[in-house]
Amino acid sequence: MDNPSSVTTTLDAVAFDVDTSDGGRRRILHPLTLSLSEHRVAVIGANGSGKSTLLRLIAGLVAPTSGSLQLSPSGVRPGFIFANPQAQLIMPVVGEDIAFSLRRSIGSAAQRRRRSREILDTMGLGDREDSSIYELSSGERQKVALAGVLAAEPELVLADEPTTLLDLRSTVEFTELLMGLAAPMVVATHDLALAAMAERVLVFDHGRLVQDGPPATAIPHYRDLSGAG
Ligand SMILES: Nc1ncnc2c1ncn2[C@@H]1O[C@H](COP(=O)(O)OP(=O)(O)OP(=O)(O)O)[C@@H](O)[C@H]1O
Repeated sequence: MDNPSSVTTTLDAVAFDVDTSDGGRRRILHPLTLSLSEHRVAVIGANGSGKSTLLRLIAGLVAPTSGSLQLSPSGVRPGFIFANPQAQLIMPVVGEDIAFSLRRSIGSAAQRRRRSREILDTMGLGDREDSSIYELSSGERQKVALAGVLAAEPELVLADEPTTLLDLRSTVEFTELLMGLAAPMVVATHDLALAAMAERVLVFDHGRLVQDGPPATAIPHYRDLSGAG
């Protein structure tokens, strides 16, 4: 991509632990030191390897147990896209949901409505403004969830397995939408075709970064690791 990112994410010895039911601690992410400034970064690895945890840390949804994490320039607004759009669709009607996501950034209801229409139009969902969320297909719901995130103009997009629930056609469409975004993006994914479009791919295994490089080297490494080479 020739669109350099203006956001740098710096992790300095960032680790993340959780409490276990027997009163102990479990290390989910081992100390990680990393600087990300590419426009498209993909995070791949087996189930439970720590991909979502990394994204949640970058988004500020959870705090590191130790180490420090910084987004630069300071005050960068991240937007988080979940695998399951149900996790972020709040209102029953498409236009209302987008407007709801703007409640903090735009004071006037009329302006929220205008901005909501604008974003739905650009995503080819202009005719869905008054549709019930429940009558949309999974692909349409995922697009509406993305529209809600984009309406707030995030300066860094964190996408957590955004194509997992989509069929082939919706995956292709949604991937195009994601890849066309102006904002830099870090995407955790099992979709290796999506990972192959990134400039940099991080491979995680059991909470450790085990490979970091271009798709041409990182993806084969992950295949070997999975015994699928
Ligand atoms: N808050 C938490 N409490 C307990 N366990 C957690 C918590 N957050 C993450 N984990 C555990 O940490 C491990 C890594 O989780 P994470 O969701 O980051 O993995 P992942 O690589 O995204 O997996 P998947 O591909 O299955 O989505 C998992 O075993 C998960 O159960």
